[in-house]
Amino acid sequence: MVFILFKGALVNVAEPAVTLRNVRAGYGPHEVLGGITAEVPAARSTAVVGANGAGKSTLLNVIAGIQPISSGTLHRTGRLRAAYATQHSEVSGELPITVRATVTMARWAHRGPWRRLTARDRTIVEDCLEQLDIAAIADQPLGALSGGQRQRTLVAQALAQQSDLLLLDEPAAGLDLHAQTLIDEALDATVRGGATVVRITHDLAVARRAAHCLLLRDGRLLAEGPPSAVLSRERVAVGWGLPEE
Ligand SMILES: Nc1ncnc2c1ncn2[C@@H]1O[C@H](COP(=O)(O)OP(=O)(O)OP(=O)(O)O)[C@@H](O)[C@H]1O
Repeated sequence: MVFILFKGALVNVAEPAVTLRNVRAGYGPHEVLGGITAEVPAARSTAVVGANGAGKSTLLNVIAGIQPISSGTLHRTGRLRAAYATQHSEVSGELPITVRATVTMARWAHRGPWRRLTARDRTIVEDCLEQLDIAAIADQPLGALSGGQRQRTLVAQALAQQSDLLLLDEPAAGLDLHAQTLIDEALDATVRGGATVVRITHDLAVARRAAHCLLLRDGRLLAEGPPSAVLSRERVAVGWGLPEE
């Protein structure tokens, strides 16, 4: 057993943060995940990759506990509710809420709606605004932001939850280099702090920097392990249905 200290509690990082055994899930009669067996290592970064429609978001939703499974087992070792950053296109830009209020919502999950936020809560919110370089637009409503600014706000919200499991659905898609770098650095710092990060990405260069990689195809796990092995030329060809050379 190998323990690290995460926010005052010992975490056994030799045990996976998430273990899926033969997990099936879908939407009504449409089965999307056809029996996934996989592990997410604790206190590491995991990249989830695969072609459009492979089932990546469905898998992330299953891990988040948002999507019910129809059979199989899902085991999580963490003690905190997972933090989840969805794609900004999933969030209405019409919501009459500012950037700071959006990030602050993450702290209400800790306090409950009837309790006051503490000075520490406010410090965490301001730190996350700074980390994603959105402090200058903190008082603007979400609807006034560009897609990339809204995406950074959602990542800042997930970071502010300070969970031991951070799930992100294409957090850097469509972002400029500056924003991508900010997100990469923030996620690296989160892993160094002892949290587990699971990130869907279509950017194989990003996936190659992760510690662990899950490659999906048609709702099944094609490969799992270090990105150098999972993202071999042959597997990429199979995963994305590319012609073999
Ligand atoms: N809410 C839903 N209701 C019904 N079917 C859905 C729903 N969400 C996803 N699906 C279907 O599940 C399958 C997998 O979708 P999912 O979004 O998990 O794939 P993905 O790998 O994340 O794709 P992408 O790279 O395009 O985001 C697709 O066939 C999709 O049409």
